Amino acid sequence: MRLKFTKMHGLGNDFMVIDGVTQAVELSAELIEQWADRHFGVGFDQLLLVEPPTRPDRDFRYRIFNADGSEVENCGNGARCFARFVLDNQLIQNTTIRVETAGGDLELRVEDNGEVTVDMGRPRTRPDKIPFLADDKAALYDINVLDETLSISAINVGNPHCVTRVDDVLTADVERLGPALEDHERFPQRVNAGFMQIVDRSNIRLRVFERGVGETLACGTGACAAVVAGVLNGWLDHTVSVTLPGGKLTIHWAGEGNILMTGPATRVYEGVIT
Ligand SMILES: N[C@@H](CCC[C@H](N)C(=O)O)C(=O)O
Repeated sequence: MRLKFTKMHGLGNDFMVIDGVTQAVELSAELIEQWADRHFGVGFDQLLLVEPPTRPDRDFRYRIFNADGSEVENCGNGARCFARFVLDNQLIQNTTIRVETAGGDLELRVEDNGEVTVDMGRPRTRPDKIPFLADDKAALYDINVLDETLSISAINVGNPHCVTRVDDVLTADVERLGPALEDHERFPQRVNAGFMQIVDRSNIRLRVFERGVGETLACGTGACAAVVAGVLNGWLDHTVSVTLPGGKLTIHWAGEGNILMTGPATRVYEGVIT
């Protein structure tokens, strides 16, 4: 096998991007885990696979695999890199790109300054849609984790997220609470765990312990989920600057309808796996 790929990142959340439109690609969870290894492989948080669409109203199908080899429904930073990838590789000429993902349809727009805006669709908050085990829908749920009770919000933005408000994101116990939340019994498909510090009504700081990866330098869907949680709880305005360890994203959500995310997408190098 000889496979061309591009290494990219969105605020340090890094990706191996593979063109499955012009190349035949055969993947397995074992192979992805091996390539994701930062010492013995290429090293990445997610592998992104560009495929032809399965429906006529879409330009591409966008598939996402975590570093542990699991296929997931959505990846916000990946979506921005995906848009730059298909444009730079001339797989499309339009700067507005319509993609299908396992988590729903997305619309991506490459801006004149090179940043990418992604219409991430509507958030879902009904427990069965997250999925999260609870009798009724609520903006905050009490949940027992490692002998303490945390107050969390549960949101699906194509993929499942739980968001915990903390006083100081730098001292938040992400290493201990992250894995316990990721595999919590009330999240039957596991979950991405975000820790959000509210600076003021339009600025937050966020760290995310990602399902299937661990803590990453940035998580686009995590930023969207945190802003939705903040708006639903009355803590945030509708346009919010989210500071992650790897940099900043702008998220807009009007309290209903679709979420918009804007941020950079960076190409690092081209490689070939043989
Ligand atoms: N890094 C991503 C999210 C990737 C998928 C996630 N780990 C999951 O399992 O759902 C982002 O930028 O959104």
